[in-house]
Amino acid sequence: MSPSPIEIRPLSREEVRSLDALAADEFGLSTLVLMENAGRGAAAYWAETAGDAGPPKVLVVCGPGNNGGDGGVMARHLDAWGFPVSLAWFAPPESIRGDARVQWEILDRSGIPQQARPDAEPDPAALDALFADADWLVDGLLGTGLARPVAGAFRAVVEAMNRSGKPILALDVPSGLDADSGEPLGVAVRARATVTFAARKFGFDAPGASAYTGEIAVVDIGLPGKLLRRFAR
Ligand SMILES: NC(=O)C1=CN([C@@H]2O[C@H](COP(=O)(O)OP(=O)(O)OC[C@H]3O[C@@H](n4cnc5c(N)ncnc54)[C@H](O)[C@@H]3O)[C@@H](O)[C@H]2O)[C@@H](O)CC1
Ligand SMILES: [K+]
Repeated sequence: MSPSPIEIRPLSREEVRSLDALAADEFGLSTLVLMENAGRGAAAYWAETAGDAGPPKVLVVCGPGNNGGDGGVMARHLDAWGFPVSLAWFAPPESIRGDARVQWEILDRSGIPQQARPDAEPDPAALDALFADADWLVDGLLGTGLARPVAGAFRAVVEAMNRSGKPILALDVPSGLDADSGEPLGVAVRARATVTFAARKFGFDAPGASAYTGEIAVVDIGLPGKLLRRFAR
């Protein structure tokens, strides 16, 4: 019997970001623990649904924040489970900080292939070649930290991911999708599926959002029942 956590209603971007902060400040839960639960949950969901025709090659696309960190955790678990996985961090190495930096270091010491692609104006053909070599893409570029329309390098990356024709698993929120309105901010990843952490986001139920989210799975990141009950349906 697999236990199911207390059902939380869909949350706003601010509510879900406050959940993470409360878990740390009020309950003393390390954000690294939450990140580990998120990334491992995403890996387990994907491994159960991914193609069974031999282990597909996975490229995890990471941004500089905790969404990227989730991608790093997922990559480590997929590697340990025998999947060929590599990562591309679309940020200057020095901008990868905090929990995401921790994941970068662990991956580096684990010999998992990863590269930093800090180009402010990435060459579209180079992005096409990078994505053509993978069977699946994981979108760990932007999550609830999205705070402005996607432009510049991130826009080029999102557009290249979408035109690659590869199935995409989005982590938490498809990059570029506003978690409250369910509308793309400039441009957004069109995912085959979205693994979202702790709770669905308001915007996922907006008309048209499913073109970006694809199938939605909620992953329990280990928040205490007392905190979950404040947001129960
Ligand atoms: N905080 C926590 O305890 C947890 C957070 N989690 C993950 O953390 C994510 C939120 O992480 P962050 O707050 O670090 O932010 P993100 O990782 O979503 O975004 C990274 C950074 O991108 C920048 N940014 C915002 N809009 C941009 C744009 N349009 N173009 C370029 N850069 C832009 C911001 O500086 C932001 O900090 C969640 O979506 C989830 O995936 C999970 O690990 C669960 C636990
Ligand atoms: K994402």
